Amino acid sequence: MKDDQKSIPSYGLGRQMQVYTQGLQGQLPSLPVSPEALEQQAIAHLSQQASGYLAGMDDTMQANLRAFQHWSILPRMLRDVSQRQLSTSILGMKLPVPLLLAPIGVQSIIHPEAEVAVARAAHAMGVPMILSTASSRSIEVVAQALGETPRWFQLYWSKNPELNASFVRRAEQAGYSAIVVTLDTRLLSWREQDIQNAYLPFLLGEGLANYFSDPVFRQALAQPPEENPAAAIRYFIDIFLNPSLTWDQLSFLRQHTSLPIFLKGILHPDDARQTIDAGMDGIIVSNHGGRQVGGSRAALDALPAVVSAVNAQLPILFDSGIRRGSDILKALALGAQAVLLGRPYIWGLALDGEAGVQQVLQNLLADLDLTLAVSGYSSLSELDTSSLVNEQTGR
Ligand SMILES: Cc1cc2nc3c(=O)[nH]c(=O)nc-3n(C[C@H](O)[C@H](O)[C@H](O)COP(=O)(O)O)c2cc1C
Ligand SMILES: CCCCCCC(=O)C(=O)O
Repeated sequence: MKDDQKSIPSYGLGRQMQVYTQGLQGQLPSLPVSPEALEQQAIAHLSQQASGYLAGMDDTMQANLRAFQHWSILPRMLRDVSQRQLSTSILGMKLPVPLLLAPIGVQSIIHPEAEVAVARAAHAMGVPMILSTASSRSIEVVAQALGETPRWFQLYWSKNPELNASFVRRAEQAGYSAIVVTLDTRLLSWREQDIQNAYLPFLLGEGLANYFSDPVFRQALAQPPEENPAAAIRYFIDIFLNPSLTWDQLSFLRQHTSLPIFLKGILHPDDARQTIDAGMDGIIVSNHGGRQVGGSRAALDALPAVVSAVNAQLPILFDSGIRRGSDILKALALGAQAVLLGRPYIWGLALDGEAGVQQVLQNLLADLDLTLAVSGYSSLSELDTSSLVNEQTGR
């Protein structure tokens, strides 16, 4: 057996046989396997405020999920799929699977171990994690929990340029290997459930670990956050949103980091072209899981035009609606190099902390591996639009 084959973990058969064998002892998976049942159980488990915060605009979230039904996989037969290759490479960074954990802020409202539990699960599964600026544990603490697992840092570009530079510097020092700038959240949108619950976790000091631990942020305060948290939260509220941010300011970030920079939240092909013109390194096609622009185009429906506009000049990643292995296969076939998993890992976190996240990842990767195999593919590189049929056009 060749060396690179030895290192391929058998995600699919391994997990499948583990579950069936445990079944012989009368043991069932501790979490629901279907994402729909997992979501339902997690929502029932969480407080009204936390489950409201996880929500988005119903119509846009539904559109994200429905968009996957516009495409069907056209399986191929009698190909040797006994060895599968799930690894990929983005800008020379080797990813063991075409999946990263999406940046999701304020995880302390979901589980007391928050991002540390997620990082440990990511480490156990070898799945890279993208840490949010609005995390409940700091850049450094999460890096430690991740060990050698690849990590990227997601930047919310505040009104304080020195703070932005400091976040990026800290991320570099803690071994994060890319910066993701999220563009679609320069203001928080009208989030009906949060408004109904009159709930914004940041006002309670949740999700501010990176701010409170930052030397530039602390220097701007008369007293440290530990002594006067209310004043620190007020300063955060003053600076965290930046609706005046424009394309020309991206050069500031380029001057402050040598790490690759991905722009997250691109849906329009002209914005994709502008990403190239701005000298950025990659794109994440996303509508923020239907949490920002109500009535936005479904992210998957936006993907083909972005892929065509970019014309292979930059890597393209995708999120918003990834729930099953077949969703990942479809996004990759449409031109994404990797996908980000969002809410499903948070549902696992809500129900069983680190073990819950790990189980969600085990199931999803097994599903991906087996879906790839039964569709007739042994490697992600074999996927392209000919793997799919568009059910609206029949092509
Ligand atoms: C509760 C919650 C918090 C989020 N926080 C962030 C964040 O801090 N930064 C960011 O770039 N995206 C954030 N996102 C968006 C995710 O990165 C991702 O785009 C989205 O979850 C994908 O949609 P899906 O979960 O429906 O698949 C958040 C999403 C949720 C549900
Ligand atoms: C510092 C900006 C906070 C944005 C909120 C986190 C997020 O992306 C989301 O709730 O969605």
